[in-house]
Amino acid sequence: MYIAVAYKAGSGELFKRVVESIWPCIRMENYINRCSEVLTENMLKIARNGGKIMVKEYCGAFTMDVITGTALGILVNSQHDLQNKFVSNAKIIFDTRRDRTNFIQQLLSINPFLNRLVRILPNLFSKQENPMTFFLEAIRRIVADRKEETVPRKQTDFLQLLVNAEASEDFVDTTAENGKGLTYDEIVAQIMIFFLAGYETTATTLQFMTYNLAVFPDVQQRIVDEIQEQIGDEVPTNDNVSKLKYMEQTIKETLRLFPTVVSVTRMASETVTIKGVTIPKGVGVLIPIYDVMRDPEYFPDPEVFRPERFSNEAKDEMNPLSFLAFGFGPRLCIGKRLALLEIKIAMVHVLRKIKFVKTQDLPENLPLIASGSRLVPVTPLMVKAVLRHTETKS
Ligand code: HEM
Repeated sequence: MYIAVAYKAGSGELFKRVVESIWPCIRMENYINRCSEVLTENMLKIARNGGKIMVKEYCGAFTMDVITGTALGILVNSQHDLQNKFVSNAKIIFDTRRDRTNFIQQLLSINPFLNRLVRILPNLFSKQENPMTFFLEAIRRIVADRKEETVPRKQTDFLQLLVNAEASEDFVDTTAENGKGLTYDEIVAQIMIFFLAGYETTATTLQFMTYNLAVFPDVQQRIVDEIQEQIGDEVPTNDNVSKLKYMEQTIKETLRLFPTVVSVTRMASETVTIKGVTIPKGVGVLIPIYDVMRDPEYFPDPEVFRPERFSNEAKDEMNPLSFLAFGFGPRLCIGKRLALLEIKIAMVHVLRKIKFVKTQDLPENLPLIASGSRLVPVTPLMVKAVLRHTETKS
């Protein structure tokens, strides 16, 4: 129900305005830098022993800390405690084995009697506490605590803008039930979808990017050189990371080959005929992002990893509708800028100190599975990390 509400409210102008107004309000980059330093320290502990990093574990804790800190203004500190409840519950939600249980539940739900039984006996299907319940309760507490605050915060975050929107006359959303702002359920739903979407997609992209850097050492070295040439030892910021053109091309090429969201859906708002195919009004359409981005008509030699496809010169030739990793149109991913910023800042910190190295057990043709609309490696990736420079003892 909450997700459905979020979807409905997400289409409103209000939601877009709330999120767009975050960017100038807060200096997220400081916070992302702090999280990136912890990520680097955690990876260094492994690199010092020449070990392998369970990339998703570390990157997941990193993106969880970034999204909870920037959107909700709370310190979850999951990077200091990888068993933290926020991360462990998020992991259960995105566990690919859970999809099979959900599939059985979906099948049973076709029959009205079994459907009622499934709802009454949810624990038959899961031995764990329902992770959605954990998040809903946590979010309700976070919203309640924020509403009780009497001293205004120095910086406005996503949560504060939503809380203000509940009562404020400034935000008029014609899609909201009372026509004046968001209902309490809509606020909870927005937060839920925002931080689950922000956590998983970015962590998985960082995982695929790390894999590509290990498998293509020349690309990794070119990015390291670019960081040195363009920003030297400066602290990464929103401004200076925009000079890292080759890094951006590599992120996009990673997303092209491994889009963490493999498909999106739309409903035809009117009857249209496209290339002889008529789509009647009200019919659902699935856009196969993964297949479009591996179609040789749009990307020659689609299986080849080639970041230069996204260089300025090549971009002019590209069909603007062919790169769909963040979707397209009015519902384009709202976290795109945050995701790109945090990936770049994290990579600057990590690559200054750590080199990712390919080992024999890291396959060149990565086995992938689509879990729902998500793309994940069949097994979580372990990548060897070594120190880029010899450390001197202080
Ligand atoms: C690499 C990281 C990410 C990828 C690949 C990604 C991808 C996507 C895609 C494909 C969509 C559907 C767009 C469409 O239907 O056209 C989407 C929607 C969305 N994303 Fe992301 N996303 C990422 C990061 C984030 C982050 C960091 C956040 C939160 C800050 C976020 C929040 C959302 C939300 C709330 C929506 C729904 C927007 C709407 O329906 O209006 N995403 N994302």
